[in-house]
Amino acid sequence: MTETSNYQQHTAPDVLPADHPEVAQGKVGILLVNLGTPDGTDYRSMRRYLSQFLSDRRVIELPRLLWQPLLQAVILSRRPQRSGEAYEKIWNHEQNESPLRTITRRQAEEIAQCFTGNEETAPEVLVDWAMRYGTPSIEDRFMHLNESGCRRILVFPLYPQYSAATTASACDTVYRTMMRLRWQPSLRTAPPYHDEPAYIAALGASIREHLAQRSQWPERILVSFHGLPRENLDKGDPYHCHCQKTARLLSSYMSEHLGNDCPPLQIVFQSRFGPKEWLQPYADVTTADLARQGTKRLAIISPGFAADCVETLEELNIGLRETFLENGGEDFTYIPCLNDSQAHIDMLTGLLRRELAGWI
Ligand SMILES: C=CC1=C(C)c2cc3[nH]c(cc4nc(cc5[nH]c(cc1n2)c(C)c5CCC(=O)O)C(CCC(=O)O)=C4C)c(C)c3C=C
Ligand SMILES: [Fe+2]
Ligand SMILES: [Fe+2]
Repeated sequence: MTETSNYQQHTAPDVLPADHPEVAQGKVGILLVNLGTPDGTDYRSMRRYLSQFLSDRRVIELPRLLWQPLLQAVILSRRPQRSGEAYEKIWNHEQNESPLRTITRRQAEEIAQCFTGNEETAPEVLVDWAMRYGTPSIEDRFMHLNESGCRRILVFPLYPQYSAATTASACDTVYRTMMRLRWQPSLRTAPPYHDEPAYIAALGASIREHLAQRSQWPERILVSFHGLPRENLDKGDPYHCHCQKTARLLSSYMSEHLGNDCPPLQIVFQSRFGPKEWLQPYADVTTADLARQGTKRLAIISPGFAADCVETLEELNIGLRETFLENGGEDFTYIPCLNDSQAHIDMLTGLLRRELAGWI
């Protein structure tokens, strides 16, 4: 008897009495989780989204009594309008949703295909996706997997670099959801993958392919990560180290493949929020300085985002481009996120298979 049929034998439901509620079981679930997104660009949708996001104690680590009045009365009176305008510039009007939601759904669909129609994959693997803020929620999709008979669930936060503000917050929500269940599924959460060779290779290949289509090479490549308050690093968050390691490995990969032709790579941090110091060097300051000091051709990649979103499409490809050109730069090129490229789907499927070892 093969291992697969043994497994099925042990997980097949017993013969149930006629009045017993139906029990769905025996499947494995994968839940991909990304950050979140508003349902629309209007003031109310933006306010609802930002209120949920910025009320998360993993994101803003201030005492509730101090933060909530400031958030509700000051920040949420102006920011929804401003952020809504940014989302409007990059909104997917065809499907009336943000690019992050469109791309995350496609990623899940394509990964699901890799796990179906494959005789070797037993038991059945269900792939779903969720957002930490907004919809579809983690609670909703996790419960759906559970009710569909997934007795084993792998949660995969789509954040290559771990931070408490992102990865831990997504996992917290899963654990809170588990607390509501009498019969909990077995749970695994995937580790960060900032230094996985397959991830670095996929990023490196995407840079090479992008630059190969251009007539002239950039003088420099900025490797931009979403920022974090500087004090989070001092409190022990590994995010900064993970970003540095990704950038270092990517730089080595590029030098190995391009030798002396490789433009230098430089790490920067984008998307500052609030008055505190955030991780440095800042993307906007560095870009303006480079342009003023004579850099004419600049490329930028943002490896911390598994999918293009407002932070890349608006802040970098529109906002940072303007900063560069206004300060004397001439050629700015944005290298898209790995999104649902075949290389990305293959890389993610490889990591998922590894994390599912013993389950499939
Ligand atoms: C990839 C890692 C991310 C980290 C780390 C992160 C930390 C972080 N973010 C904010 C505040 C905002 N972020 C916003 C958007 C946003 N952030 C990430 C990822 C990380 N955030 C993504 C993928 C997105 C885009 C979502 C989309 O729908 O496209 C926003 C909303 C947009 C805006 O108003 O500017 C805010 C606000 C903080 C405070 C923080 C760490 C403490
Ligand atoms: Fe963010
Ligand atoms: Fe931003």
